[in-house]
Amino acid sequence: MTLLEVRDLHVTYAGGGRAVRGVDLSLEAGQKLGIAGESGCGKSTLALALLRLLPASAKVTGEILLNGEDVLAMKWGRLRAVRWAGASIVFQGAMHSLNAVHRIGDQIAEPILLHRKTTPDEAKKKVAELLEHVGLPAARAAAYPHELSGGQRQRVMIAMALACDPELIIADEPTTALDVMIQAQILRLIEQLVAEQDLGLIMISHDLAVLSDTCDRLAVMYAGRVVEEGPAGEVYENAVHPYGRALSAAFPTIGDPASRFAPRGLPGDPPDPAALPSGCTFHPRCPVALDVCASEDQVLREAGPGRRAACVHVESGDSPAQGVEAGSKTA
Ligand SMILES: Nc1ncnc2c1ncn2[C@@H]1O[C@H](COP(=O)(O)OP(=O)(O)OP(=O)(O)O)[C@@H](O)[C@H]1O
Repeated sequence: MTLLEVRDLHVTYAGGGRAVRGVDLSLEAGQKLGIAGESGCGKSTLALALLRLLPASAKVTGEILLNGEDVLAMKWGRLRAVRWAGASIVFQGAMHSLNAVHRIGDQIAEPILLHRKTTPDEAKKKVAELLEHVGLPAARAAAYPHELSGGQRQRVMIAMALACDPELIIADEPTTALDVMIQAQILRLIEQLVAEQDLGLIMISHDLAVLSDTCDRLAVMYAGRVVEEGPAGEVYENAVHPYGRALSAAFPTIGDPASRFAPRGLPGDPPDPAALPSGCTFHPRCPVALDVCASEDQVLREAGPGRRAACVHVESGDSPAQGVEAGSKTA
């Protein structure tokens, strides 16, 4: 069953920044989709748009169907019910997302009291269960956010996200602010909870290695668009879009010491969404760009079974991969 279907989603900020440009995504119940891309590619804007959490300065068009119901067309009351109970978000940087002056137990209880017909005592019991579920002692409910470590705070965020039994969790860089050991623990926790409860997961990260380890499918975003998508392992190991190749080369394979010597980095930055380059927006940074790339936009097209990519080379049968690895520029 299709849990989430996003069709032709556009988000434009006041001032003309086209942060999301025609994104189509589909997620089956229980499926895990990773969204990768450098900072500024529109990942967070996309995540926030899914639950209509963007500021009023953002104009959103398209369709976001959650269990067949269009989130963009929902009345306020229905939207409130869908947030937390239908889908919930784990944000990056738990310290900023938690309220410093309230005990964490009260913060986890808040959505439960708001969305479930429940008494304060029942909510308290649920909070204790949730804390234990994410690996924290129930007694930590009395703690304030500053009394917890970064990893513990992120566990609290995950407990909150699970509080109303959603079908979909959207995790936006859930481990970015944490050290490597704790990152791995939090990722394992998310994987375990998602598997146990058969939840859909959209995980956002700039780190393709982390996403390929956790997710079934990967979508690579550049300048507000998905430029490549397919089965997670295949996109990570053998991306066909030059941007996907560069991203996967930039991060070592988890647990593979040899991969530390893989080529790193990509010169330049993603473009300003208010001043996008002509043609394929990646062409100014692309090591295998052709003349035509400066004038001709590329759309996603079939790039093998279950795979799509938006690159002129996909159609011509060239392998962008070789150019990226060699750092060569074909004109
Ligand atoms: N409230 C806003 N008003 C105007 N522009 C914004 C706003 N929020 C984000 N943007 C712009 O939209 C573009 C996409 O930002 P977004 O945060 O979605 O990217 P991202 O890929 O999630 O990056 P990061 O990983 O740094 O969060 C950026 O150029 C950003 O400056």
